[in-house]
Amino acid sequence: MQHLASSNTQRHHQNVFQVIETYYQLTKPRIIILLLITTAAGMWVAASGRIDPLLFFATMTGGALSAASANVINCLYDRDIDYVMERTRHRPLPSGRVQPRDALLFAIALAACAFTLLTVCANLLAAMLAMSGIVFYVLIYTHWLKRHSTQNIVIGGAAGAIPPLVGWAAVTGDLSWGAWMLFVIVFLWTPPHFWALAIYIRDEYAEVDVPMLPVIEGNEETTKQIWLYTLLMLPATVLMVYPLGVCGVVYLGIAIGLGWIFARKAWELWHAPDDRDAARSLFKYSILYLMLLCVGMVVDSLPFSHYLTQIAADRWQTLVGMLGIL
Ligand code: HEM
Ligand SMILES: CC(C)=CCC/C(C)=C/CC/C(C)=C/COP(=O)(O)OP(=O)(O)O
Repeated sequence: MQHLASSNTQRHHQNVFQVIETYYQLTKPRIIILLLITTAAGMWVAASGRIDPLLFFATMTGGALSAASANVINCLYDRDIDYVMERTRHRPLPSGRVQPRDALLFAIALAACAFTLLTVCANLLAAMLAMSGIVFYVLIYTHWLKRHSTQNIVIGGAAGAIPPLVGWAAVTGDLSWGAWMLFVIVFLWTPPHFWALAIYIRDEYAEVDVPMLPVIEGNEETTKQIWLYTLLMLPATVLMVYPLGVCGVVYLGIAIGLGWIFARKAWELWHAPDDRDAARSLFKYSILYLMLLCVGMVVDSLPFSHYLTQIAADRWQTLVGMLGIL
């Protein structure tokens, strides 16, 4: 009898773990990681490298809960097309591992916890921005644009550019130029990021009648627009340094180095629009690029980087002075 009881207990624990894992997967956790990295970049740049640990932890947790809520509602809304596409059919809702009603209750609970945590530990602006990200992603992107416009991910992509605003607002209580520069960088990064993937899985979106740009306009037009957005995004990553002075020489070096590789990949894809390997390479690199760019911002916000920037600025002033004399 004792053996039977212990094996029942073991089975119960396994079931509990499986349920937790299933609801964890429902939140699309790997996407949330990069959303949080952009949130952290907003916090470190806004705080010039000096962040209260409790505020940092609370903002990261609130950001994760709000993005999780948004992703769960997105999966709830898209379960019909997710059931058809090979890439998404094994997700918790289309596979039947989670019921729609339970997913909705889970999303509401996540959003309520996020709002409460951000309001209490950060401020109301950060909490309202997080909620606006959920509303924009669910209503503007998932419900309205995704199934009706080839510009769905451009306009809807604004939702994904809100997390750095949440981080900045949590630290300063407002949204200055630096916050909006981060928003613009992620906003302009999104089309190259996603359209490279959309080229790679174009047939899946065609099968479910989602009008992604490669499905409607073809790969040539899509890769041209990827190149154009890349040409807009790369200067924006440098503008954060001058004249706003938001980031310094460490960030500038990283931005130019990483940007060169991004530009080369986007250029190669534009000249080989049907090369699925080139499309997949740009998609994968776009994630690494944004991750490392944000790490560069954090490193640049540290006191040591301020010291290097000051030396570089002094040398620059001396050089300008000498040229003025000549
Ligand atoms: C409307 C805008 C966006 C669209 C349509 C989009 C679309 C996608 C899709 C379809 C995938 C593949 C996911 C999968 O197959 O499970 C993906 C992967 C990913 N996206 Fe985006 N994305 C967008 C914006 C963003 C933003 C703003 C971020 C973060 C700042 C981001 C970070 C990621 C990451 C990290 C992955 C890789 C996840 C993995 O490895 O499973 N995406 N994206
Ligand atoms: C502040 C805040 C909460 C902001 C929300 C940020 C957020 C959750 C952005 C998600 C962007 C994204 C990965 C969209 C893909 O949706 P999709 O439906 O095209 O992807 P799928 O087909 O893989 O489901």
